[in-house]
Amino acid sequence: MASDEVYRASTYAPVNIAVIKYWGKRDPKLNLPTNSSLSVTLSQDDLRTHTTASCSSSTPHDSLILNGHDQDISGARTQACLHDLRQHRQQLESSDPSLPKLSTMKLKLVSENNFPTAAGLASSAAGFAALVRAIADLYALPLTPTQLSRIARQGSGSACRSLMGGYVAWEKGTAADGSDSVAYEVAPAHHWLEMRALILVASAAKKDVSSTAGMQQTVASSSLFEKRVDEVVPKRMKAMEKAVQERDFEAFARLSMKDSNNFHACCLDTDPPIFYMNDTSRCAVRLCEAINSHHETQSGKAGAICAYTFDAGPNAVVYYLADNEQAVAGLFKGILQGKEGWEGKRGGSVKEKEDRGVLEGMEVAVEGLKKGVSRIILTGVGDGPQKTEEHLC
Ligand SMILES: Nc1ncnc2c1ncn2[C@@H]1O[C@H](COP(=O)(O)OP(=O)(O)OP(=O)(O)O)[C@@H](O)[C@H]1O
Ligand SMILES: C[C@@](O)(CCOP(=O)(O)OP(=O)(O)O)CC(=O)O
Repeated sequence: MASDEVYRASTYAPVNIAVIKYWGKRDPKLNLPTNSSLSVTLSQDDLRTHTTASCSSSTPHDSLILNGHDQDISGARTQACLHDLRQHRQQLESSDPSLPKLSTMKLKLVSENNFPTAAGLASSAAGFAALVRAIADLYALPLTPTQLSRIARQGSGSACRSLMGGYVAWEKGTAADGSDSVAYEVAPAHHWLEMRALILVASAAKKDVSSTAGMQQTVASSSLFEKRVDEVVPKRMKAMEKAVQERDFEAFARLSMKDSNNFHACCLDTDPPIFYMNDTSRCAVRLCEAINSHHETQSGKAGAICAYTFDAGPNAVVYYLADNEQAVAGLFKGILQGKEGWEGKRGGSVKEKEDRGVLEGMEVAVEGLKKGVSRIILTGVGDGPQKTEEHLC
Protein backbone atom coordinates (compact mmCIF):
# COMPACT_ATOMS: atom_id res chain seq x y z
CA MET A 1 0.00 0.00 0.00
CA ALA A 2 1.36 3.43 -0.92
CA SER A 3 2.25 5.59 2.09
CA ASP A 4 0.51 8.97 2.21
CA GLU A 5 3.29 10.56 4.24
CA VAL A 6 3.54 14.31 3.54
CA TYR A 7 7.04 15.64 2.83
CA ARG A 8 7.65 19.37 3.24
CA ALA A 9 10.32 22.06 3.31
CA SER A 10 10.02 25.81 3.85
CA THR A 11 12.26 28.77 3.23
CA TYR A 12 12.44 32.53 3.44
CA ALA A 13 14.03 34.31 0.47
CA PRO A 14 15.13 37.91 0.00
CA VAL A 15 14.51 40.68 -2.49
CA ASN A 16 17.50 42.10 -4.36
CA ILE A 17 17.85 45.50 -6.00
CA ALA A 18 20.38 45.80 -8.80
CA VAL A 19 22.93 48.60 -9.02
CA ILE A 20 24.07 47.42 -12.46
CA LYS A 21 20.81 46.52 -14.16
CA TYR A 22 19.82 43.42 -16.07
CA TRP A 23 17.84 44.57 -19.10
CA GLY A 24 17.64 42.55 -22.32
CA LYS A 25 17.60 38.87 -23.26
CA ARG A 26 19.84 37.26 -25.84
CA ASP A 27 17.77 34.05 -25.58
CA PRO A 28 14.21 34.59 -24.33
CA LYS A 29 13.47 30.85 -24.14
CA LEU A 30 16.38 30.03 -21.81
CA ASN A 31 16.14 33.51 -20.24
CA LEU A 32 19.75 34.40 -21.01
CA PRO A 33 20.70 38.07 -20.57
CA THR A 34 22.48 40.43 -22.96
CA ASN A 35 24.62 41.77 -20.10
CA SER A 36 25.90 40.88 -16.65
CA SER A 37 24.37 42.59 -13.60
CA LEU A 38 25.10 43.17 -9.92
CA SER A 39 22.76 43.62 -6.98
CA VAL A 40 22.49 44.08 -3.25
CA THR A 41 20.44 41.46 -1.38
CA LEU A 42 18.10 43.19 1.08
CA SER A 43 17.43 42.13 4.64
CA GLN A 44 14.64 39.62 5.19
CA ASP A 45 13.73 41.37 8.45
CA ASP A 46 11.94 43.88 6.23
CA LEU A 47 11.11 42.31 2.83
CA ARG A 48 10.77 38.62 2.20
CA THR A 49 8.96 35.76 0.55
CA HIS A 50 8.02 32.71 2.63
CA THR A 51 7.40 29.53 0.65
CA THR A 52 6.51 25.96 1.60
CA ALA A 53 6.94 23.12 -0.89
CA SER A 54 5.18 19.87 -0.04
CA CYS A 55 4.34 16.60 -1.75
CA SER A 56 2.69 13.26 -0.99
CA SER A 57 1.46 10.38 -3.08
CA SER A 58 -2.08 11.76 -2.70
CA THR A 59 -1.32 15.35 -3.82
CA PRO A 60 -3.66 15.64 -6.84
CA HIS A 61 -1.82 18.12 -9.08
CA ASP A 62 0.95 20.71 -9.09
CA SER A 63 -0.32 23.97 -7.58
CA LEU A 64 0.87 27.33 -6.26
CA ILE A 65 -1.11 29.48 -3.86
CA LEU A 66 0.36 33.01 -3.63
CA ASN A 67 -0.96 35.28 -0.88
CA GLY A 68 -4.05 33.09 -0.63
CA HIS A 69 -4.83 33.01 -4.36
CA ASP A 70 -4.40 30.14 -6.80
CA GLN A 71 -1.76 30.96 -9.43
CA ASP A 72 -1.49 29.65 -12.95
CA ILE A 73 1.75 27.68 -13.05
CA SER A 74 1.34 26.27 -16.54
CA GLY A 75 3.67 28.97 -17.95
CA ALA A 76 6.93 27.83 -19.54
CA ARG A 77 9.10 29.58 -16.95
CA THR A 78 7.65 27.93 -13.85
CA GLN A 79 7.45 24.62 -15.72
CA ALA A 80 11.16 24.85 -16.64
CA CYS A 81 12.07 25.29 -12.94
CA LEU A 82 9.85 22.37 -11.83
CA HIS A 83 11.17 20.14 -14.63
CA ASP A 84 14.84 20.75 -13.80
CA LEU A 85 14.34 20.28 -10.07
CA ARG A 86 12.46 16.99 -10.62
CA GLN A 87 15.18 15.78 -12.95
CA HIS A 88 17.84 16.37 -10.28
CA ARG A 89 15.70 14.49 -7.74
CA GLN A 90 15.22 11.63 -10.17
CA GLN A 91 19.00 11.26 -10.53
CA LEU A 92 19.31 11.00 -6.74
CA GLU A 93 16.53 8.40 -6.61
CA SER A 94 18.13 6.27 -9.32
CA SER A 95 21.49 6.27 -7.54
CA ASP A 96 19.86 5.39 -4.18
CA PRO A 97 16.72 3.20 -4.60
CA SER A 98 15.93 3.47 -0.86
CA LEU A 99 14.92 7.12 -1.30
CA PRO A 100 11.18 7.90 -1.48
CA LYS A 101 10.11 8.65 -5.06
CA LEU A 102 9.32 12.33 -4.52
CA SER A 103 10.07 13.10 -8.19
CA THR A 104 6.90 11.20 -9.20
CA MET A 105 4.63 13.07 -6.75
CA LYS A 106 2.76 16.31 -7.45
CA LEU A 107 3.88 19.47 -5.66
CA LYS A 108 1.82 21.78 -3.50
CA LEU A 109 3.48 25.20 -3.17
CA VAL A 110 2.20 27.88 -0.83
CA SER A 111 3.84 31.29 -0.75
CA GLU A 112 3.44 34.66 0.93
CA ASN A 113 5.14 37.95 0.06
CA ASN A 114 5.16 40.51 2.88
CA PHE A 115 5.24 43.37 0.30
CA PRO A 116 3.18 44.37 -2.78
CA THR A 117 3.40 41.78 -5.59
CA ALA A 118 4.24 42.98 -9.15
CA ALA A 119 4.83 46.62 -8.11
CA GLY A 120 8.48 46.85 -9.06
CA LEU A 121 9.62 45.64 -5.66
CA ALA A 122 11.27 42.58 -7.20
CA SER A 123 8.59 40.14 -6.07
CA SER A 124 9.39 37.78 -8.95
CA ALA A 125 13.04 37.68 -7.81
CA ALA A 126 12.24 36.72 -4.21
CA GLY A 127 9.33 34.53 -5.37
CA PHE A 128 11.25 32.32 -7.79
CA ALA A 129 14.31 32.16 -5.50
CA ALA A 130 12.07 30.91 -2.68
CA LEU A 131 10.28 28.44 -4.96
CA VAL A 132 13.54 26.91 -6.21
CA ARG A 133 15.21 26.88 -2.77
CA ALA A 134 12.16 25.30 -1.05
CA ILE A 135 11.83 22.52 -3.65
CA ALA A 136 15.61 21.89 -3.66
CA ASP A 137 15.43 21.48 0.14
CA LEU A 138 12.35 19.22 -0.12
CA TYR A 139 14.24 17.05 -2.62
CA ALA A 140 17.50 17.22 -0.55
CA LEU A 141 19.41 18.23 -3.69
CA PRO A 142 23.16 18.55 -3.12
CA LEU A 143 23.40 21.71 -5.26
CA THR A 144 25.23 24.95 -4.43
CA PRO A 145 23.42 28.32 -4.61
CA THR A 146 25.30 29.00 -7.88
CA GLN A 147 24.01 25.70 -9.35
CA LEU A 148 20.48 26.55 -8.17
CA SER A 149 20.80 30.03 -9.69
CA ARG A 150 20.92 28.39 -13.15
CA ILE A 151 17.45 26.94 -12.45
CA ALA A 152 15.95 30.06 -10.83
CA ARG A 153 17.16 32.21 -13.75
CA GLN A 154 14.63 30.46 -15.96
CA GLY A 155 11.77 31.54 -13.68
CA SER A 156 12.82 35.20 -13.63
CA GLY A 157 16.29 36.49 -14.47
CA SER A 158 16.73 38.63 -11.37
CA ALA A 159 15.71 35.63 -9.18
CA CYS A 160 19.11 34.01 -9.71
CA ARG A 161 20.69 36.81 -7.65
CA SER A 162 18.30 36.23 -4.69
CA LEU A 163 19.79 32.79 -3.92
CA MET A 164 22.72 34.48 -2.21
CA GLY A 165 23.17 37.22 0.37
CA GLY A 166 25.28 40.35 0.29
CA TYR A 167 26.59 41.61 -3.04
CA VAL A 168 25.77 39.29 -5.92
CA ALA A 169 26.69 39.30 -9.60
CA TRP A 170 24.98 37.45 -12.43
CA GLU A 171 27.54 36.54 -15.07
CA LYS A 172 25.82 36.68 -18.45
CA GLY A 173 27.83 33.73 -19.78
CA THR A 174 28.52 32.87 -23.39
CA ALA A 175 27.40 29.21 -23.73
CA ALA A 176 24.36 28.73 -25.98
CA ASP A 177 22.76 26.32 -23.48
CA GLY A 178 23.05 28.84 -20.61
CA SER A 179 25.24 26.56 -18.49
CA ASP A 180 27.61 29.43 -17.59
CA SER A 181 24.90 32.06 -17.02
CA VAL A 182 24.88 31.91 -13.23
CA ALA A 183 25.03 34.09 -10.12
CA TYR A 184 27.99 34.27 -7.75
CA GLU A 185 28.71 36.06 -4.50
CA VAL A 186 30.91 39.14 -4.93
CA ALA A 187 31.03 39.69 -1.15
CA PRO A 188 28.90 38.45 1.76
CA ALA A 189 26.63 40.85 3.67
CA HIS A 190 29.06 41.10 6.62
CA HIS A 191 31.79 42.45 4.28
CA TRP A 192 29.88 45.76 4.04
CA LEU A 193 27.11 45.48 6.59
CA GLU A 194 26.75 49.26 6.90
CA MET A 195 24.85 49.46 3.59
CA ARG A 196 21.28 50.73 4.07
CA ALA A 197 18.40 51.17 1.64
CA LEU A 198 15.46 53.56 1.88
CA ILE A 199 12.67 52.62 -0.51
CA LEU A 200 10.24 55.37 -1.47
CA VAL A 201 7.10 53.61 -2.68
CA ALA A 202 5.68 55.83 -5.39
CA SER A 203 3.17 53.31 -6.62
CA ALA A 204 2.07 49.93 -5.37
CA ALA A 205 0.00 49.37 -8.51
CA LYS A 206 0.84 46.79 -11.16
CA LYS A 207 3.01 48.36 -13.86
CA ASP A 208 1.71 48.75 -17.41
CA VAL A 209 4.76 47.33 -19.27
CA SER A 210 6.20 44.21 -17.62
CA SER A 211 9.99 43.87 -17.39
CA THR A 212 9.85 40.85 -19.68
CA ALA A 213 7.96 42.70 -22.44
CA GLY A 214 9.78 46.00 -21.94
CA MET A 215 13.27 44.57 -22.29
CA GLN A 216 12.31 42.72 -25.46
CA GLN A 217 11.09 45.97 -27.00
CA THR A 218 14.32 47.72 -25.99
CA VAL A 219 16.51 44.99 -27.55
CA ALA A 220 14.49 45.22 -30.77
CA SER A 221 14.45 49.00 -31.16
CA SER A 222 16.99 51.00 -29.11
CA SER A 223 20.34 51.96 -30.63
CA LEU A 224 21.52 53.40 -27.30
CA PHE A 225 21.09 49.91 -25.92
CA GLU A 226 23.80 48.48 -28.20
CA LYS A 227 26.37 50.78 -26.62
CA ARG A 228 25.08 49.88 -23.16
CA VAL A 229 25.61 46.18 -23.78
CA ASP A 230 28.90 46.38 -25.69
CA GLU A 231 30.73 49.07 -23.75
CA VAL A 232 28.95 50.66 -20.82
CA VAL A 233 28.02 47.64 -18.71
CA PRO A 234 31.22 45.53 -19.13
CA LYS A 235 33.31 48.46 -17.83
CA ARG A 236 30.88 49.24 -15.01
CA MET A 237 30.69 45.62 -13.83
CA LYS A 238 34.44 45.59 -13.20
CA ALA A 239 34.37 48.99 -11.52
CA MET A 240 31.37 48.03 -9.35
CA GLU A 241 32.98 44.77 -8.17
CA LYS A 242 36.05 46.78 -7.20
CA ALA A 243 33.92 49.39 -5.40
CA VAL A 244 32.25 46.62 -3.37
CA GLN A 245 35.55 44.84 -2.61
CA GLU A 246 37.11 48.12 -1.45
CA ARG A 247 33.94 49.37 0.30
CA ASP A 248 34.26 52.54 -1.77
CA PHE A 249 30.84 54.20 -1.38
CA GLU A 250 31.68 57.16 -3.64
CA ALA A 251 32.40 54.83 -6.57
CA PHE A 252 29.44 52.57 -5.67
CA ALA A 253 27.09 55.57 -5.62
CA ARG A 254 28.29 57.22 -8.85
CA LEU A 255 28.14 53.93 -10.75
CA SER A 256 24.68 53.05 -9.36
CA MET A 257 23.15 56.39 -10.33
CA LYS A 258 24.78 56.41 -13.76
CA ASP A 259 23.66 52.88 -14.50
CA SER A 260 20.08 53.52 -13.41
CA ASN A 261 19.98 56.62 -15.62
CA ASN A 262 21.52 54.76 -18.56
CA PHE A 263 18.94 51.96 -18.21
CA HIS A 264 16.04 54.44 -18.10
CA ALA A 265 17.53 56.35 -21.06
CA CYS A 266 17.42 53.06 -23.02
CA CYS A 267 13.77 52.66 -21.99
CA LEU A 268 13.05 56.15 -23.35
CA ASP A 269 14.95 55.26 -26.54
CA THR A 270 12.68 52.23 -27.02
CA ASP A 271 10.03 52.35 -29.74
CA PRO A 272 7.37 53.04 -28.47
CA PRO A 273 9.08 54.71 -25.48
CA ILE A 274 8.72 53.15 -22.05
CA PHE A 275 8.34 55.40 -19.00
CA TYR A 276 8.98 53.70 -15.68
CA MET A 277 10.14 56.76 -13.72
CA ASN A 278 7.51 59.42 -13.02
CA ASP A 279 7.42 62.94 -11.54
CA THR A 280 7.79 61.56 -8.01
CA SER A 281 10.85 59.55 -9.10
CA ARG A 282 12.44 62.68 -10.54
CA CYS A 283 11.80 64.56 -7.27
CA ALA A 284 13.70 61.78 -5.46
CA VAL A 285 16.60 62.17 -7.91
CA ARG A 286 16.69 65.94 -7.37
CA LEU A 287 16.77 65.53 -3.61
CA CYS A 288 19.54 62.92 -3.67
CA GLU A 289 21.61 65.17 -5.93
CA ALA A 290 21.04 68.07 -3.51
CA ILE A 291 22.06 65.95 -0.50
CA ASN A 292 25.27 64.92 -2.27
CA SER A 293 26.27 68.37 -3.46
CA HIS A 294 25.49 69.94 -0.08
CA HIS A 295 27.65 67.32 1.62
CA GLU A 296 30.47 67.98 -0.84
CA THR A 297 30.31 71.73 -0.30
CA GLN A 298 30.34 71.29 3.47
CA SER A 299 33.12 68.73 3.61
CA GLY A 300 35.15 70.37 0.86
CA LYS A 301 35.80 67.09 -0.94
CA ALA A 302 34.14 64.90 -3.56
CA GLY A 303 32.04 62.13 -2.05
CA ALA A 304 28.44 61.11 -2.60
CA ILE A 305 26.64 59.95 0.55
CA CYS A 306 23.52 58.59 -1.17
CA ALA A 307 22.70 56.82 -4.43
CA TYR A 308 19.33 56.45 -6.12
CA THR A 309 18.36 53.60 -8.39
CA PHE A 310 15.07 52.72 -10.11
CA ASP A 311 13.88 49.36 -11.45
CA ALA A 312 11.02 48.91 -13.90
CA GLY A 313 8.72 51.19 -11.91
CA PRO A 314 8.64 54.62 -10.21
CA ASN A 315 9.80 53.51 -6.72
CA ALA A 316 13.15 54.97 -5.68
CA VAL A 317 15.68 52.86 -3.81
CA VAL A 318 18.19 55.11 -2.05
CA TYR A 319 21.38 53.43 -0.83
CA TYR A 320 23.52 55.06 1.90
CA LEU A 321 25.85 54.00 4.72
CA ALA A 322 24.73 53.74 8.36
CA ASP A 323 27.03 56.63 9.36
CA ASN A 324 25.04 58.95 7.10
CA GLU A 325 21.60 57.82 8.30
CA GLN A 326 20.64 61.24 9.70
CA ALA A 327 21.90 63.16 6.68
CA VAL A 328 20.01 60.92 4.22
CA ALA A 329 17.10 59.04 5.86
CA GLY A 330 16.69 61.82 8.45
CA LEU A 331 16.21 64.39 5.70
CA PHE A 332 13.61 62.23 3.92
CA LYS A 333 11.88 61.63 7.26
CA GLY A 334 11.65 65.38 7.82
CA ILE A 335 9.80 65.64 4.50
CA LEU A 336 7.80 62.41 4.63
CA GLN A 337 6.90 62.23 8.32
CA GLY A 338 3.44 60.77 8.83
CA LYS A 339 3.81 58.33 5.93
CA GLU A 340 3.57 54.62 6.73
CA GLY A 341 6.89 52.87 7.34
CA TRP A 342 8.79 55.13 9.75
CA GLU A 343 7.40 53.30 12.76
CA GLY A 344 9.25 50.20 14.01
CA LYS A 345 12.81 49.61 15.11
CA ARG A 346 14.68 50.89 12.05
CA GLY A 347 12.48 53.91 11.33
CA GLY A 348 12.09 54.88 14.99
CA SER A 349 15.84 55.41 15.38
CA VAL A 350 16.01 57.86 12.45
CA LYS A 351 15.82 61.47 13.67
CA GLU A 352 13.91 63.90 11.48
CA LYS A 353 16.18 66.53 10.05
CA GLU A 354 15.26 69.80 8.45
CA ASP A 355 18.40 70.96 6.73
CA ARG A 356 17.74 74.36 5.21
CA GLY A 357 21.06 74.21 3.37
CA VAL A 358 19.98 71.14 1.41
CA LEU A 359 16.35 72.15 0.99
CA GLU A 360 16.97 75.63 -0.37
CA GLY A 361 15.38 75.86 -3.82
CA MET A 362 13.98 72.33 -3.45
CA GLU A 363 10.34 73.35 -2.77
CA VAL A 364 8.98 71.68 -5.92
CA ALA A 365 10.82 68.42 -5.23
CA VAL A 366 9.73 68.42 -1.58
CA GLU A 367 6.08 68.98 -2.50
CA GLY A 368 6.31 66.32 -5.22
CA LEU A 369 7.62 63.77 -2.75
CA LYS A 370 4.96 64.61 -0.16
CA LYS A 371 2.28 64.13 -2.79
CA GLY A 372 3.66 61.11 -4.61
CA VAL A 373 5.21 58.84 -1.97
CA SER A 374 2.64 56.55 -0.35
CA ARG A 375 4.91 54.71 2.10
CA ILE A 376 8.55 54.08 2.83
CA ILE A 377 10.51 50.93 3.62
CA LEU A 378 13.77 51.12 5.53
CA THR A 379 16.11 48.20 5.16
CA GLY A 380 19.72 47.21 4.59
CA VAL A 381 21.96 44.56 3.08
CA GLY A 382 21.11 41.02 4.23
CA ASP A 383 21.72 37.31 3.92
CA GLY A 384 20.53 34.74 1.38
CA PRO A 385 17.57 32.32 1.74
CA GLN A 386 16.99 30.87 5.22
CA LYS A 387 15.44 27.48 5.91
CA THR A 388 12.53 27.53 8.37
CA GLU A 389 10.38 24.95 10.17
CA GLU A 390 7.40 27.30 9.90
CA HIS A 391 5.30 25.62 7.24
CA LEU A 392 2.46 27.23 5.29
CA CYS A 393 0.80 23.91 4.42
N1 LIG B 1 6.12 34.29 -3.86
C1 LIG B 1 6.06 34.03 -5.17
N2 LIG B 1 6.14 32.74 -5.60
C2 LIG B 1 6.12 32.47 -6.92
N3 LIG B 1 5.98 33.40 -7.89
C3 LIG B 1 5.88 34.68 -7.51
C4 LIG B 1 5.93 35.06 -6.14
N4 LIG B 1 5.82 36.40 -6.06
C5 LIG B 1 5.71 36.86 -7.32
N5 LIG B 1 5.75 35.84 -8.19
C6 LIG B 1 5.61 35.93 -9.64
O1 LIG B 1 6.17 37.14 -10.10
C7 LIG B 1 5.19 37.91 -10.79
C8 LIG B 1 5.47 39.39 -10.60
O2 LIG B 1 6.63 39.69 -11.32
P1 LIG B 1 6.88 41.08 -12.03
O3 LIG B 1 8.21 40.99 -12.74
O4 LIG B 1 5.67 41.46 -12.81
O5 LIG B 1 6.95 42.12 -10.83
P2 LIG B 1 8.10 42.46 -9.82
O6 LIG B 1 9.00 41.29 -9.65
O7 LIG B 1 7.47 42.97 -8.56
O8 LIG B 1 8.88 43.65 -10.49
P3 LIG B 1 10.34 43.69 -11.14
O9 LIG B 1 10.84 42.30 -11.34
O10 LIG B 1 10.17 44.42 -12.42
O11 LIG B 1 11.17 44.44 -10.17
C9 LIG B 1 3.88 37.46 -10.17
O12 LIG B 1 2.81 37.71 -11.03
C10 LIG B 1 4.12 35.97 -9.97
O13 LIG B 1 3.95 35.26 -11.18
C1 LIG C 1 14.78 46.40 -14.01
C2 LIG C 1 15.19 45.04 -13.43
O1 LIG C 1 14.58 44.90 -12.17
C3 LIG C 1 14.75 43.98 -14.39
C4 LIG C 1 14.34 42.70 -13.77
O2 LIG C 1 13.77 41.88 -14.72
P1 LIG C 1 13.08 40.48 -14.35
O3 LIG C 1 14.04 39.60 -13.65
O4 LIG C 1 11.78 40.74 -13.66
O5 LIG C 1 12.81 39.94 -15.83
P2 LIG C 1 12.47 38.48 -16.34
O6 LIG C 1 13.76 37.70 -16.47
O7 LIG C 1 11.84 38.69 -17.68
O8 LIG C 1 11.53 37.87 -15.33
C5 LIG C 1 16.72 45.08 -13.29
C6 LIG C 1 17.38 44.04 -12.42
O9 LIG C 1 16.78 43.53 -11.46
O10 LIG C 1 18.57 43.75 -12.71
